[in-house]
Amino acid sequence: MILTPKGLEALRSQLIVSCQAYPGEPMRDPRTTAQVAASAVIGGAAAIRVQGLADVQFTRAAVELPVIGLWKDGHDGVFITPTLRHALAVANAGAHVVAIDGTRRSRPDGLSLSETVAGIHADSHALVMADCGSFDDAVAAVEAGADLIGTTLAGYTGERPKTDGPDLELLEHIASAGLDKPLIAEGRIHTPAHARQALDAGAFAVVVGTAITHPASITGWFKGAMHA
Ligand SMILES: CC(=O)N[C@H](C=O)[C@@H](O)[C@H](O)[C@H](O)COP(=O)(O)O
Repeated sequence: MILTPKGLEALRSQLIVSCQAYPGEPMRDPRTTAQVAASAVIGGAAAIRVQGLADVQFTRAAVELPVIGLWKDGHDGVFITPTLRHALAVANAGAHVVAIDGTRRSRPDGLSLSETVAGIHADSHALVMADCGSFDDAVAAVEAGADLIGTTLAGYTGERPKTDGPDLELLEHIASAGLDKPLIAEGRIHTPAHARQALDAGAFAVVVGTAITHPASITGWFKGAMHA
């Protein structure tokens, strides 16, 4: 199945679940990622987001929904699918959508965002999700040809405060600009009410990660509330 820009319509107002475990964690195994993804599908996820080439491959085999893939390399600066090489590897692993750093920062391979997007479109069938950190990033990413705009990096690049919960102000700002690409709310959507608020702020679809698929964090939230 090739996902086209038109096909994205199936994701309108839907929940996308990000399934990620971090290096060294007990669940950091692509088979586990795929099992968690399949479980999210039972709950009603309309698409799945996963990190790592093997995770993309295993998840593609386990679910029939669109898979958004990324490759995190490093922790600082541009680390979400930072280069065209990373992006094409994610596409070749089977991702329908490749999520890449969609900020205005310089990229390790020296390519611009528009050159990166063009390179992905030229050499794969994948759509491109630009993980943005600000309104200006979102505008630039649309101009660069990205197929979806995500607020993934809001609060992580210094341009926006790290809000408790989703950055609703940013979502409203981008949504009201009428940028004509699906706006994906992502980042710190920790409750069903947050997800609803993100849709009400104008998001086309909502990605939830930690609050559904990261037991260590969720356990910590409960424990913290009990001992506050
Ligand atoms: C900033 C960054 O590295 N975000 C990553 C991007 O894939 C993931 O670590 C997040 O879990 C994902 O964006 C979903 O967000 P949340 O887990 O807050 O629902």
